[in-house]
Amino acid sequence: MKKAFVTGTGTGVGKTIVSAALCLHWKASYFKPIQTGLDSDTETVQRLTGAPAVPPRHHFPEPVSPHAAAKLAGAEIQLSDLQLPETNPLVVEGAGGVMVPINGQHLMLDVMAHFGLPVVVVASTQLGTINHTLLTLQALRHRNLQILGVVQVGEAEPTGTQAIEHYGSVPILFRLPLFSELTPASLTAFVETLHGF
Ligand SMILES: Nc1ncnc2c1ncn2[C@@H]1O[C@H](COP(=O)(O)OP(=O)(O)OP(=O)(O)O)[C@@H](O)[C@H]1O
Ligand SMILES: C[C@H](N)[C@H](N)CCCCCC(=O)O
Ligand SMILES: [Mg+2]
Repeated sequence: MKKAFVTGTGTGVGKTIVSAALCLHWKASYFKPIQTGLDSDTETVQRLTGAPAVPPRHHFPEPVSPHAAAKLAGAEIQLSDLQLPETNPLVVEGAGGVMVPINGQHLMLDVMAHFGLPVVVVASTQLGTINHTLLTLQALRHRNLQILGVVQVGEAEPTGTQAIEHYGSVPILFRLPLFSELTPASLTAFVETLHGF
Protein backbone atom coordinates (compact mmCIF):
# COMPACT_ATOMS: atom_id res chain seq x y z
CA MET A 1 0.00 0.00 0.00
CA LYS A 2 1.52 3.35 -1.02
CA LYS A 3 -0.16 5.47 1.62
CA ALA A 4 1.49 7.13 4.61
CA PHE A 5 0.98 9.78 7.27
CA VAL A 6 4.19 11.82 7.46
CA THR A 7 4.92 13.07 10.95
CA GLY A 8 8.17 14.28 12.46
CA THR A 9 10.10 14.90 15.63
CA GLY A 10 8.79 18.45 15.53
CA THR A 11 8.07 21.44 13.35
CA GLY A 12 10.58 22.46 10.71
CA VAL A 13 12.30 19.05 10.52
CA GLY A 14 11.54 18.56 6.83
CA LYS A 15 8.15 16.81 6.71
CA THR A 16 7.01 18.80 3.67
CA ILE A 17 10.13 18.11 1.62
CA VAL A 18 10.05 14.43 2.57
CA SER A 19 6.34 14.38 1.68
CA ALA A 20 7.23 15.85 -1.73
CA ALA A 21 9.88 13.16 -2.20
CA LEU A 22 7.35 10.46 -1.32
CA CYS A 23 4.78 11.98 -3.70
CA LEU A 24 7.33 11.73 -6.50
CA HIS A 25 8.46 8.24 -5.52
CA TRP A 26 4.93 6.83 -5.22
CA LYS A 27 3.30 9.11 -7.81
CA ALA A 28 0.98 9.99 -4.95
CA SER A 29 -1.51 12.74 -4.16
CA TYR A 30 -0.82 15.04 -1.21
CA PHE A 31 -3.07 16.11 1.66
CA LYS A 32 -2.23 18.46 4.54
CA PRO A 33 -5.41 18.40 6.64
CA ILE A 34 -4.38 21.16 9.05
CA GLN A 35 -2.17 24.08 7.99
CA THR A 36 -1.20 26.98 10.22
CA GLY A 37 0.76 30.04 9.19
CA LEU A 38 0.71 32.01 5.93
CA ASP A 39 3.01 29.56 4.16
CA SER A 40 1.34 26.70 2.34
CA ASP A 41 2.92 23.25 2.47
CA THR A 42 0.49 22.25 -0.26
CA GLU A 43 1.88 24.94 -2.59
CA THR A 44 5.43 23.85 -1.75
CA VAL A 45 4.70 20.21 -2.58
CA GLN A 46 2.89 21.16 -5.79
CA ARG A 47 5.75 23.46 -6.84
CA LEU A 48 8.29 20.70 -6.30
CA THR A 49 6.30 17.78 -7.68
CA GLY A 50 3.19 18.82 -9.61
CA ALA A 51 1.40 16.19 -7.50
CA PRO A 52 -2.40 16.37 -7.24
CA ALA A 53 -3.35 17.84 -3.86
CA VAL A 54 -6.46 17.84 -1.72
CA PRO A 55 -6.82 21.31 -0.16
CA PRO A 56 -6.35 21.54 3.62
CA ARG A 57 -9.52 21.07 5.67
CA HIS A 58 -8.31 23.88 7.91
CA HIS A 59 -5.85 26.71 7.16
CA PHE A 60 -5.44 29.23 9.97
CA PRO A 61 -3.20 32.28 9.49
CA GLU A 62 -1.38 32.33 12.80
CA PRO A 63 1.91 30.35 12.67
CA VAL A 64 1.26 28.55 15.97
CA SER A 65 -0.05 25.22 17.25
CA PRO A 66 -3.30 24.22 15.51
CA HIS A 67 -5.36 24.34 18.73
CA ALA A 68 -4.24 27.93 19.33
CA ALA A 69 -4.43 29.01 15.68
CA ALA A 70 -8.03 27.78 15.50
CA LYS A 71 -8.97 29.60 18.73
CA LEU A 72 -7.39 32.82 17.45
CA ALA A 73 -9.53 32.44 14.34
CA GLY A 74 -12.66 31.90 16.48
CA ALA A 75 -12.91 28.28 15.38
CA GLU A 76 -12.32 24.80 16.77
CA ILE A 77 -10.94 21.78 14.89
CA GLN A 78 -13.17 18.71 15.24
CA LEU A 79 -11.63 15.29 14.69
CA SER A 80 -14.83 14.24 12.90
CA ASP A 81 -14.29 17.05 10.36
CA LEU A 82 -11.09 15.41 9.15
CA GLN A 83 -11.88 12.98 6.35
CA LEU A 84 -9.20 10.92 4.63
CA PRO A 85 -9.35 11.33 0.83
CA GLU A 86 -10.04 8.15 -1.14
CA THR A 87 -7.13 8.76 -3.52
CA ASN A 88 -4.37 6.17 -3.74
CA PRO A 89 -1.40 6.46 -3.56
CA LEU A 90 -1.61 9.18 -0.90
CA VAL A 91 0.79 11.15 1.31
CA VAL A 92 -0.73 12.95 4.31
CA GLU A 93 1.34 15.47 6.29
CA GLY A 94 0.72 16.42 9.90
CA ALA A 95 1.47 19.75 11.55
CA GLY A 96 4.47 19.83 13.86
CA GLY A 97 5.10 16.64 15.86
CA VAL A 98 2.87 13.89 17.25
CA MET A 99 1.94 15.59 20.54
CA VAL A 100 0.73 18.82 18.93
CA PRO A 101 -2.79 19.65 20.16
CA ILE A 102 -5.56 20.22 17.59
CA ASN A 103 -8.27 21.18 20.12
CA GLY A 104 -8.97 21.04 23.87
CA GLN A 105 -8.74 17.24 24.00
CA HIS A 106 -7.16 15.81 20.85
CA LEU A 107 -3.56 15.66 19.67
CA MET A 108 -1.99 14.99 16.28
CA LEU A 109 -1.70 11.38 17.51
CA ASP A 110 -5.52 11.22 17.60
CA VAL A 111 -5.66 12.47 14.00
CA MET A 112 -3.21 9.71 13.03
CA ALA A 113 -5.25 7.06 14.84
CA HIS A 114 -8.41 8.48 13.20
CA PHE A 115 -6.87 8.10 9.73
CA GLY A 116 -5.22 4.75 10.50
CA LEU A 117 -2.43 5.18 7.95
CA PRO A 118 1.05 3.72 8.32
CA VAL A 119 3.42 6.38 9.65
CA VAL A 120 6.71 7.79 8.39
CA VAL A 121 8.72 9.71 10.99
CA VAL A 122 10.91 12.54 9.71
CA ALA A 123 13.92 13.34 11.88
CA SER A 124 16.97 15.56 11.60
CA THR A 125 20.42 13.92 11.69
CA GLN A 126 21.62 16.67 14.03
CA LEU A 127 22.64 16.02 17.65
CA GLY A 128 19.55 15.61 19.79
CA THR A 129 17.74 13.51 17.23
CA ILE A 130 18.18 10.18 19.07
CA ASN A 131 16.09 11.37 22.02
CA HIS A 132 13.50 13.15 19.88
CA THR A 133 13.12 10.21 17.51
CA LEU A 134 12.90 7.51 20.21
CA LEU A 135 10.31 9.59 22.11
CA THR A 136 8.26 9.99 18.92
CA LEU A 137 8.46 6.24 18.19
CA GLN A 138 7.40 5.44 21.77
CA ALA A 139 4.37 7.72 21.47
CA LEU A 140 3.35 6.12 18.18
CA ARG A 141 3.69 2.60 19.55
CA HIS A 142 1.69 3.55 22.64
CA ARG A 143 -1.19 4.23 20.23
CA ASN A 144 -0.52 1.02 18.25
CA LEU A 145 0.20 2.98 15.09
CA GLN A 146 2.04 1.12 12.32
CA ILE A 147 5.45 2.66 11.65
CA LEU A 148 6.86 2.29 8.13
CA GLY A 149 10.19 3.77 9.18
CA VAL A 150 12.25 6.88 9.76
CA VAL A 151 13.44 9.31 7.10
CA GLN A 152 16.44 11.36 8.16
CA VAL A 153 17.14 14.86 6.87
CA GLY A 154 20.63 16.29 6.90
CA GLU A 155 24.26 15.29 6.68
CA ALA A 156 25.15 11.63 7.34
CA GLU A 157 25.65 11.01 11.07
CA PRO A 158 26.23 7.27 11.66
CA THR A 159 26.12 7.34 15.48
CA GLY A 160 22.59 8.71 15.56
CA THR A 161 21.43 6.55 12.68
CA GLN A 162 22.68 3.34 14.26
CA ALA A 163 21.24 4.26 17.66
CA ILE A 164 17.80 4.99 16.19
CA GLU A 165 17.81 1.73 14.27
CA HIS A 166 18.97 -0.27 17.30
CA TYR A 167 17.07 1.29 20.20
CA GLY A 168 14.07 2.20 18.05
CA SER A 169 13.85 -1.17 16.27
CA VAL A 170 12.94 0.76 13.15
CA PRO A 171 14.29 0.95 9.59
CA ILE A 172 15.80 4.14 8.24
CA LEU A 173 13.94 4.31 4.90
CA PHE A 174 16.34 6.86 3.44
CA ARG A 175 18.31 9.99 4.28
CA LEU A 176 17.43 13.21 2.49
CA PRO A 177 20.54 15.40 2.16
CA LEU A 178 20.31 19.17 2.52
CA PHE A 179 19.92 20.60 -0.99
CA SER A 180 21.75 23.81 -1.81
CA GLU A 181 19.00 24.36 -4.37
CA LEU A 182 15.63 22.72 -3.69
CA THR A 183 14.04 22.44 -7.14
CA PRO A 184 11.79 19.95 -8.94
CA ALA A 185 14.88 18.77 -10.82
CA SER A 186 17.12 18.30 -7.78
CA LEU A 187 14.41 16.52 -5.81
CA THR A 188 13.48 14.32 -8.79
CA ALA A 189 17.13 13.36 -9.29
CA PHE A 190 17.36 12.32 -5.65
CA VAL A 191 14.09 10.36 -5.72
CA GLU A 192 15.36 8.36 -8.71
CA THR A 193 17.96 6.86 -6.35
CA LEU A 194 15.26 5.47 -4.04
CA HIS A 195 14.38 1.77 -4.18
CA GLY A 196 12.62 -0.87 -2.15
CA PHE A 197 9.54 0.74 -0.67
N1 LIG B 1 16.51 18.38 2.42
C1 LIG B 1 16.38 19.72 2.48
N2 LIG B 1 17.22 20.52 1.79
C2 LIG B 1 17.12 21.86 1.85
N3 LIG B 1 16.19 22.52 2.60
C3 LIG B 1 15.33 21.75 3.31
C4 LIG B 1 15.36 20.34 3.28
N4 LIG B 1 14.37 19.86 4.10
C5 LIG B 1 13.75 20.94 4.60
N5 LIG B 1 14.32 22.08 4.13
C6 LIG B 1 13.91 23.46 4.46
O1 LIG B 1 13.77 23.56 5.87
C7 LIG B 1 12.59 24.31 6.20
C8 LIG B 1 11.65 23.40 7.01
O2 LIG B 1 11.31 22.28 6.20
P1 LIG B 1 9.78 21.82 6.09
O3 LIG B 1 8.91 22.95 5.72
O4 LIG B 1 9.75 20.62 5.20
O5 LIG B 1 9.49 21.41 7.61
P2 LIG B 1 8.16 20.78 8.20
O6 LIG B 1 8.56 19.71 9.14
O7 LIG B 1 7.27 20.41 7.06
O8 LIG B 1 7.53 22.01 9.00
P3 LIG B 1 5.97 22.22 9.45
O9 LIG B 1 5.85 21.59 10.81
O10 LIG B 1 5.84 23.71 9.46
O11 LIG B 1 5.11 21.57 8.42
C9 LIG B 1 11.98 24.75 4.87
O12 LIG B 1 12.46 26.05 4.57
C10 LIG B 1 12.54 23.77 3.86
O13 LIG B 1 12.64 24.30 2.55
C1 LIG C 1 3.59 27.07 12.29
C2 LIG C 1 4.37 25.81 12.01
N1 LIG C 1 4.99 25.96 10.67
C3 LIG C 1 3.47 24.58 12.03
N2 LIG C 1 2.48 24.70 10.99
C4 LIG C 1 2.78 24.35 13.36
C5 LIG C 1 3.77 23.90 14.40
C6 LIG C 1 3.12 23.68 15.74
C7 LIG C 1 4.17 23.34 16.80
C8 LIG C 1 3.59 23.30 18.19
C9 LIG C 1 4.65 22.94 19.22
O1 LIG C 1 5.14 21.77 19.20
O2 LIG C 1 5.07 23.83 19.99
MG1 LIG D 1 5.39 21.08 6.53
